[in-house]
Amino acid sequence: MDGCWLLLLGALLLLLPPLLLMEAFGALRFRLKIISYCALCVLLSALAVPVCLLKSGGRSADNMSVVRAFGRVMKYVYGMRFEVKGLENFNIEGPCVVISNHQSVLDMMGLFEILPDRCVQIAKKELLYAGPAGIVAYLAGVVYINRKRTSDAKSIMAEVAQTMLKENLKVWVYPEGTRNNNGDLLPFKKGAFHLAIQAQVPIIPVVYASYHTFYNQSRNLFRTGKIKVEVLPRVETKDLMEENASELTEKCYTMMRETFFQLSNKADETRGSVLAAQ
Ligand SMILES: CCCCCCCCCCCCCCCCC(=O)SCCNC(=O)CCNC(=O)[C@H](O)C(C)(C)COP(=O)(O)OP(=O)(O)OC[C@H]1O[C@@H](n2cnc3c(N)ncnc32)[C@H](O)[C@@H]1OP(=O)(O)O
Ligand SMILES: CCCCCCCC/C=C\CCCCCCCC(=O)OC[C@@H](O)COP(=O)(O)O
Repeated sequence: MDGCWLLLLGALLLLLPPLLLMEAFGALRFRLKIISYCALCVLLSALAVPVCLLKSGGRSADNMSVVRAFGRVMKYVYGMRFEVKGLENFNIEGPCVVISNHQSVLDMMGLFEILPDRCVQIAKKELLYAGPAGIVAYLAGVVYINRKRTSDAKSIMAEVAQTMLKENLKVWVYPEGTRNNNGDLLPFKKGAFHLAIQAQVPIIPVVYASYHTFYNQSRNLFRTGKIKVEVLPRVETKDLMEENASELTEKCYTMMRETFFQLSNKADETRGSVLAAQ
C-alpha cells in the first residue's frame, strides 16, 4: 500500500514542474500579448500624430476620424470580429452623450469599430502621459479628467456641456468609470447623466457583450473572438433637471445591464457572479 502512495506522490512530483511551466508560459504569453497590443496602440498613435497635425494643425474633433482609421488596424492584428446591431441609432441631428460599458484596454477596437464622426471621449488624465497615445488622443479632442478630484472633474464636465453644443460634438463616456471584466456592469457614476441634462441632449447607450469567451485576465486568456455590440435607441433628457440625474442613471443602467446579459447569452444576472468566480 505504501508503495502505491509513493508511486502516486512520485507521479505528482513529476507532473508538477511541467504544469507549473505551462502555467508560467500561459501567464507570460498573456502578458506579451497585452504588451504587444499596447505597443501597437502607441505605434499607430505615433503614425497618426503627424497626419492629425497636417489635417487640422492642432487639437480638433475632426482628428478623431484619423485616429479611428489608424485604430481600425488593430482588430485585424488581434483577430476580433464585430456583430453590430442598431447602428442607425447614431443617426441623430446634433450633439449627444454616448455611454458604454468598459471591460478592458481591448475596448479601443470596439470603440473605433462604431465611433461616429465628431465624437470625443472623456478619459482619465493618466492617459495623457501614455506617450504618443496620450498626444494623439489630446489632438483628437479627448477630454481629460482627474477622477480623484471630483469637483475639478465636475467643472470640466460642465464646460464640456457648453462646448458640445457650441461645436456640435458627441461625447463618449464610460459611466462605470474604470475597466471591469467581472461578467457584470459596475454601478454607474453620474457624470455622464449630469452632462446630458446640463446640455439637454439625448443619451445613446451602447453595450458590448462580455469578453469572457476569449479574454480573461485572471485565466491568462486572450485569443481571437467575436464581439456582439448593440447601439440602443436614444434616451431623451429634454426638460429633465439636475435632481433627475439619479433616476436617469438608474434607467440607463437597468436597460444596459439587461442588454449586456442578453448579448452575453446569460439567462439571468446570477450568471455574472458565476463568471466572476471562474
Ligand atoms: C491610433 C490607434 C491607437 C489609439 C490609442 C489611443 C487612442 C485614443 C483615443 C480614444 C481614447 C479613449 C479613452 C478612453 C478612456 C476611458 C477612461 O479613461 S474611463 C475613466 C475616466 N472616465 C470617467 O471616469 C467617466 C465616468 N465618471 C464620472 O462621470 C464621474 O461621475 C465623475 C465626474 C468622474 C465624478 O466621480 P465621482 O465623484 O466618483 O462620481 P459620482 O458618484 O457619480 O458623483 C458624486 C456626486 O457628484 C454628483 N455629480 C457627478 N457629476 C456631476 C456633475 N457633472 N455635475 C453635478 N453633479 C455631479 C453626483 O450626482 C453625486 O452626487 P449625489 O448626491 O450622490 O447624486
Ligand atoms: C514615450 C513614452 C511612451 C510611454 C508608453 C506608455 C505605454 C502606453 C500604454 C498603452 C497605450 C494604449 C492606450 C490605449 C488607450 C487605453 C484606454 C483604456 O482602456 O484606459 C483605461 C481607462 O479607461 C480606465 O482605467 P482604469 O481601469 O481605471 O485603470
